[in-house]
Amino acid sequence: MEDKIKRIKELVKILNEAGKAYYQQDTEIMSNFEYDRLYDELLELEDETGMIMAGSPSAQVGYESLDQLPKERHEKPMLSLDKTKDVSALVSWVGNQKALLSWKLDGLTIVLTYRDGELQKAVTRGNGEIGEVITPNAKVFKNLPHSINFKDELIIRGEAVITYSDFEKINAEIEDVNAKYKNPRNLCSGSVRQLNNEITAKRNVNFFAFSLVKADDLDFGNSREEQFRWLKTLGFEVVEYKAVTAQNLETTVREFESSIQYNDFPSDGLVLLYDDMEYGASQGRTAKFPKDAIAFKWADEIKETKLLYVEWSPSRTGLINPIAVFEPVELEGTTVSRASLHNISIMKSLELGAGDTIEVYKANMIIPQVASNHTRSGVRDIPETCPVCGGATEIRQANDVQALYCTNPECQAKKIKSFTLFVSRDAMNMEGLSEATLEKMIQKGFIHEYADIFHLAERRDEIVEMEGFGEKSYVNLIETIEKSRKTTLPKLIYSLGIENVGLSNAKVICRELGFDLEKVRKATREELNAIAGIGPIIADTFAAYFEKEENNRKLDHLLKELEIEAAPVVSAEEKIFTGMNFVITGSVEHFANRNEVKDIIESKGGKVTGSVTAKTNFLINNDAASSSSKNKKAKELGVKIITEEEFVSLLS
Ligand SMILES: NC(=O)c1ccc[n+]([C@@H]2O[C@H](COP(=O)([O-])OP(=O)(O)OC[C@H]3O[C@@H](n4cnc5c(N)ncnc54)[C@H](O)[C@@H]3O)[C@@H](O)[C@H]2O)c1
Ligand SMILES: [Zn+2]
Repeated sequence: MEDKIKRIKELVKILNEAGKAYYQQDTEIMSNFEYDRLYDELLELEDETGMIMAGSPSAQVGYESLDQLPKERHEKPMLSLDKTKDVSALVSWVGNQKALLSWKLDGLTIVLTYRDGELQKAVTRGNGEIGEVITPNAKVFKNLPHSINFKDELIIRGEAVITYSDFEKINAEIEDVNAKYKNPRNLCSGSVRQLNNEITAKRNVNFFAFSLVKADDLDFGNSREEQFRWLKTLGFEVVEYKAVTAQNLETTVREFESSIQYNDFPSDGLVLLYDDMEYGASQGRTAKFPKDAIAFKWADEIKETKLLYVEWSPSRTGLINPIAVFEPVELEGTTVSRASLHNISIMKSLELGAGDTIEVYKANMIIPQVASNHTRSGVRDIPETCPVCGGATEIRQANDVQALYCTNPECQAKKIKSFTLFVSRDAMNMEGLSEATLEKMIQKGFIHEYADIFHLAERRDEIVEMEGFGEKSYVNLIETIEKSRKTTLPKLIYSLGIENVGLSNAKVICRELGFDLEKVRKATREELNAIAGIGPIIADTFAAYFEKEENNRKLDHLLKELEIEAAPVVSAEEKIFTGMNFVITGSVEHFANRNEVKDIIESKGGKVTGSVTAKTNFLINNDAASSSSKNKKAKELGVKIITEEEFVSLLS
């Protein structure tokens, strides 16, 4: 008995710490799987001993929230849901009733109040008694009606959620190292509970109604489904549901189950709700659960495997993510060999070391996770240097969570944008190297500097094994890379990503310095500043770039990979367009595109601008008859309109 009481106290402490991180800080210090397992252990012990500690998570819903946002008490407490993993328990629960089976959406629960047809108030669930007022944030949800065609008071509950695809995009872009999110639920909670709704607006939050709490004097024929239908007519999105009875309940559960992988909205199970409102109300409630609904949790498939090693994967924010790499296992129909461990605190709570026997599962049937560790050999070998750049790492602690960071501001993983520019169309033009692919390759340590991209063929075996890659995309990739070795000096200079130096500035500088790379990289601020169109700011960033030895070293490496096309030699007497201004509009036929025409004009001393002004000498347009605004303007100003053909004859 004493042991049991000791264990209860222990569990309450551990679970409350996890709950605090989960509900207050939008983070997790243990997996949901582990949390649910410990929670079930606590329930059993409480049952056996008849003892429930004050503050036991079995007696409270959610957790008190942080104090920045204004608070408000809910009119009706927002309870949790009783849960089962057993379909036959659902079948007996439903009895001879009709019920509605819907996704249990995994986001943040919100209560909305409309008065006079306007959204008055939005409050989060909080601890179930008191929530946070987030009205300005709800107003920027993607799919929420601000005004509705119903003037009396309307109160509804629903879930705010962010899709998996938006989660991945948004999380990758979050620069603040402490603000990374583990899953769509954390991101959604963090997004909805912002003090500044500009951030919420960028996060693509959706709202799905799942309960009508108040709309007096309306008769829904005692049916929840009728309520859902009515909410849709007001412009709300209602959670996807299906009407069921005991007969088709199991097959419907399986239908939901098999469509889960196509569902971009995160859900952590299903909810079954009696359609008959009076019957539902007659069932009453416990302190924690209403009895008119029950949640169904997926009985996660769980497999034992061996942890081979922990891979440390630096990201653009500096955070180095630990990833468990284990012997491959089949989970929910796919082969899985990797799972994010998220941070050092989670690794420590699992006492995870290479060689351990671990249990893995897919959270919400989607995201692979480590559930538990049988052998607990302990966390070792946290890298002291960043696997991408070799810079020093550092463990930082925020909100009780420890995570590893690369401290080197020049870390390539942080410079993903510069690699993206390098491969872009106007630069090295390597189609097929998306930002996501580049990021993966940088994380794997294939790419440290630009020149490494030309050596990816040496990584063939590893690349064809990469997620989303195969032999065919590998071959295509190498082909584009080979093609891109042939380039021009301005493109090369542009691709270096020197601040303020776009392709046209790069061209101007190269031309002025005779397409001589040595002159270009040694140009002084004065020389650069003297070039028409190059101001002191560009001159400064340009010169500063080439003053850095590191940059020159990397450029030299890169030059070994490239074949730079000979500079177009244009003598002074060939600069026939000096002082002339051209505008090009419409499509061209003799040339690949308008840029090619532009290059020719510029190489002969002319300028190309975007709009027709009094200073324009020629408007090149194959369709002089059209009533385009440029044609009109040219006619007004007496600017000569010439066809491509006429332009070509000008050249000779
Ligand atoms: N990892 C951790 O450290 C940690 C800590 C605390 C809690 N948790 C997780 O949280 C769970 C408990 O969460 P809870 O008590 O906040 O909620 P719950 O799991 O009891 O879910 C009930 C809530 O789901 C919402 N919901 C979503 N879709 C719905 C629908 N279609 N119909 C009706 N309701 C719908 C409602 O707000 C409802 O109140 C645990 O099982 C655990 O997995 C994890
Ligand atoms: Zn680094």
